Amino acid sequence: MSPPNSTETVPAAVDVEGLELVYGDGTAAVDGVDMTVPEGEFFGFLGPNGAGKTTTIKVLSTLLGPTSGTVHVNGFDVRTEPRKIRETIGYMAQETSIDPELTAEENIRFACEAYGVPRGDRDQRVDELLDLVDLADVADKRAEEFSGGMKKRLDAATALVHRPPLVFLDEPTTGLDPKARNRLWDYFRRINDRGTTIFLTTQYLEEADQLCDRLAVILDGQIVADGSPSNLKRRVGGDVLDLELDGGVDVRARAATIAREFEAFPDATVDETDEGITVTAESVRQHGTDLLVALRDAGLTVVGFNIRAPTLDDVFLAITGDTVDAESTDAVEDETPASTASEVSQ
Ligand SMILES: Nc1ncnc2c1ncn2[C@@H]1O[C@H](COP(=O)(O)OP(=O)(O)OP(=O)(O)O)[C@@H](O)[C@H]1O
Repeated sequence: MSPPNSTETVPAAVDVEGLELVYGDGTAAVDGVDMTVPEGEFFGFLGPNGAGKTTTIKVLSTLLGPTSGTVHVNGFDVRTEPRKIRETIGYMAQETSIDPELTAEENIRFACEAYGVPRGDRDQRVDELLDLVDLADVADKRAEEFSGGMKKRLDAATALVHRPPLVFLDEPTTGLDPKARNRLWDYFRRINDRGTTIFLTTQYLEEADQLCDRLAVILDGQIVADGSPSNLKRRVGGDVLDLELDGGVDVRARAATIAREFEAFPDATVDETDEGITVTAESVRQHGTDLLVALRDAGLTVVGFNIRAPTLDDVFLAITGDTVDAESTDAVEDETPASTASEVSQ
């Protein structure tokens, strides 16, 4: 849900100025972060492993005190009003916090108690949340029987029992197969459409692209870029030509030199890849084939090529000089309940 597009100032759900967090061993995990997330926004916080995402979320959700800087969440100060913040946020951590021995319904009821949802409201709240995350049919089944995707959905439901206006989702779909991930995306969109602000961290750039109104990229504890996904893609500077070459490192290096010196692409960024080279330039659509001819004339064999619009992966590569480490993308978990608890891997 995009915030209202008017000159009216939307109140900030998250407002951070000069945040620093230094751990006891001297690690400066967050090193001068400024950011504002307006109410209603679906905000994505991206960065490679160890960049400082979880640490930032922990400060925002009052689990860690900042070393310096000012932090307001839902208008409350993390230093002086942490309780008010805890009452007005939901937090879905990387590890699910559901109790495997309880049923789906019992887990949500337990969360209602923990968050102090008034007794009279609990039945309705439990039904509403089971519906929201499509677990009403398995309300009486123990969570240990659930697939990874179902557990995550149940965990999301327990984070919402007190109807928080702001929810933190810390890598909520890591390790899930694409189908389970897509399903969770629908719930997150639904939650956001109801007006809930979402602060998401993810290692899946496609997830950020699909869901987020705006993104910030953190690197070594500092924010190095922010904007809407399309805005960030425009900053890559043109379209991308992926070239696959026959040959090894030397061939790729020669091709990269030719592409860098190619007159039609004065603004090109050229990267060597495992298969060949990638050329990013404004005029790549008009003059890409000319480069193919130049490479052939130089005696190199192009075995594949593709011209495409930049993705967030290209943005990430351009900003951080590295790709997001998402080795767990291949983890597969299906959406059907496992027949025994031991078959469920998290
Ligand atoms: N308890 C801790 N004590 C000391 N250093 C820590 C602690 N927790 C995290 N760090 C360090 O702080 C930095 C930021 O870590 P953080 O977990 O916030 O990154 P992240 O972007 O969330 O990464 P990931 O995606 O791997 O969780 C890293 O260098 C990490 O090693």
